[in-house]
Amino acid sequence: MAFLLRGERVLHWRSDGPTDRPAVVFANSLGTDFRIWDAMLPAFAGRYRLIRYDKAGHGLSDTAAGPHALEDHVEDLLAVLDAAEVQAAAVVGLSFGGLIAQGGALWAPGRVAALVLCDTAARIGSATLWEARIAAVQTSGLAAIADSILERWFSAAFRRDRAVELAGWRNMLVRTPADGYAATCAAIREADLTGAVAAIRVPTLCLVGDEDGATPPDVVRATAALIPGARFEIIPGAGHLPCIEQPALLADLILHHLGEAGHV
Ligand SMILES: O=C(O)CC1=CCC(=O)O1
Repeated sequence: MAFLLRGERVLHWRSDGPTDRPAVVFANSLGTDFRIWDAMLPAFAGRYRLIRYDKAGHGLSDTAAGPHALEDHVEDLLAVLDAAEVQAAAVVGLSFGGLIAQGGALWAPGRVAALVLCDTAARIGSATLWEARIAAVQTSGLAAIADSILERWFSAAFRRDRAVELAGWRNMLVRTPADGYAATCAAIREADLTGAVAAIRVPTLCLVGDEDGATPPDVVRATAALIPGARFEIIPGAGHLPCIEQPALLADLILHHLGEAGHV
């Protein structure tokens, strides 16, 4: 566990695995902290240095005092790499974390060796959707909308059969500070890389759970089609968070991609 300072803001990050191995950094989605990657770590053991962090307004990281746009989140990602003394890493980004990953590849290409874009797109949702989400969180709090979010996060089978885990991940979600959550919704509302991603030049793998209710397969496929050479895969038996529902499958696909990308 480590902390770094961005102005007056604390960012929480962590490095696991040998520091002399190629680095992989994980960027998180809205309403989650870096524990969502826990179940995948054993598959990488000994082969990679794994760097995770809680983005602004989530987990143990502070919320920014003012607006915190996608560009600011990319700067935070680069600050984590600086703190870890890593020049270039493969970036695995989930949902909004996938937008951070795309931004990193576009705006700091020398720092991104390969991309894995999970359950994400060049544009996620619409301004209307994010305005409604911000209003709901500010008026009623996260608990009031948590169940509808969990329906998009997890497959029907997970919600039916894994009630205790579902309750645990719900705790993570509702304990996210409302102001951090709303600020991230505002960043997503403003982020649109649709016209930019054709300039991505690193090996890219796009993945999506077959039951993703937030960025369904067709949405992710459309973004993959915009990125030169990107591969697209559907993960069976997963919603929006395949790192929780299908960690072994997801890890296999990522390891294969990193091998093909020469990030070994
Ligand atoms: O909360 C959701 O609906 C899922 C989601 C959208 C963007 C993100 O990061 O998570």
